[in-house]
Amino acid sequence: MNYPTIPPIDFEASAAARKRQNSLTKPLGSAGYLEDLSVQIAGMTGSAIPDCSRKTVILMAADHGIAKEGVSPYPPEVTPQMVLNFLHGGAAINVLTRQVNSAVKIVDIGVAFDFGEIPGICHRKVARGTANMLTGPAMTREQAESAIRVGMETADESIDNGVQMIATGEMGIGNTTPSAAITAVLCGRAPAEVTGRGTGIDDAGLQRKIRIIERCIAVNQPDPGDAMDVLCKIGGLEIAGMAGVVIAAAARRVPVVLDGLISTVAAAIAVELVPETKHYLIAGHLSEEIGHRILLEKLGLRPLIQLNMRIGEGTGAVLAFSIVDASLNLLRNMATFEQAGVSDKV
Ligand SMILES: O=C(O)c1ccc[n+]([C@@H]2O[C@H](COP(=O)([O-])O)[C@@H](O)[C@H]2O)c1
Ligand SMILES: Cc1cc2nc[nH]c2cc1C
Repeated sequence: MNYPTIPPIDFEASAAARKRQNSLTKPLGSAGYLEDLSVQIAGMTGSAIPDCSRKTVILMAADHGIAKEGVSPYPPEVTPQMVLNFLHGGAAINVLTRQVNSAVKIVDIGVAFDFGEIPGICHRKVARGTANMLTGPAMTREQAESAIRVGMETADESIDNGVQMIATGEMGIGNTTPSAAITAVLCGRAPAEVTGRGTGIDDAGLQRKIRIIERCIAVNQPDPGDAMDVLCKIGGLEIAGMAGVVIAAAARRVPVVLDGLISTVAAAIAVELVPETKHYLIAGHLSEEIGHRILLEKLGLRPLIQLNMRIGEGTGAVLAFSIVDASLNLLRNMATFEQAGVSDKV
């Protein structure tokens, strides 16, 4: 599989952004991490005063064969039902994208349901869900590669249409199970250390979920040094798709804001496949799902928000868009000491 070349970070642009931050009418460094964030985005975009006003969340929906094993308290039918809710504008992600003036793109990359002719959906189904990874690989290599390609093409389309910042979002009943499995393998942790309650499984269910993840890893023997092997064997179609989004966005200097555990797992796979993508990632929030903190630490990312959220859909990432806006608006719109006639002597 061929991946695009990722341009290096533009250190001239980031140095210019830092210089401008230091010239603005506030005590030196007083906007804290908001300053660092604007400097990072300048380096990513190659612009000293970045414009990331046009934003979208790309929400990938898919089903999971492992959901048959009762790893989620909700039935798999909720995946297509929630996709219809997204299309009708009634889900959390719709409310939050409206609030922050972001677009939302709903992609059926692997839902086990035929949506037919319905306005607003991107029909990019690679398979009707993954296979049950308890008895063999979740996906063939061809399926995983097709899903990555769908993600790359979807991001490219959005960027061609003027999008300057992308959030990754997902919907898929059961998807915290492959996400915890991938986190365990990539971080060299025991499943018990990285497996959470997902949509809210009870204590007995959590113990079963951990045992199932242990068996999935034992049955499939994913090679931790081969991200494509890990993705095929214990991954998901939406995880592969979001990895593709990260790769294509990074190739075009478009920053990617990550949501919770599943989004971050996809980014970790992207970084394993194409290491330079790492420089284009922003962690939107810290999810309640316990593996998320461990994975963010591995990626060296600091989440912008911590509100104990575990909705998914891209909600935490989209909420973090307002922090990004604050950071870039300060850089762009504040007066300098010279303009305002304020003394910068300390
Ligand atoms: O973003 C997260 O960290 C997150 C944490 C827990 C649950 N979710 C969402 O809940 C679904 C997966 O949960 P589960 O219990 O079915 O594996 C899926 O649709 C995700 O979007 C998302
Ligand atoms: C209702 C519901 C909404 C969701 N959004 C993301 N994952 C979800 C899972 C459920 C169950």
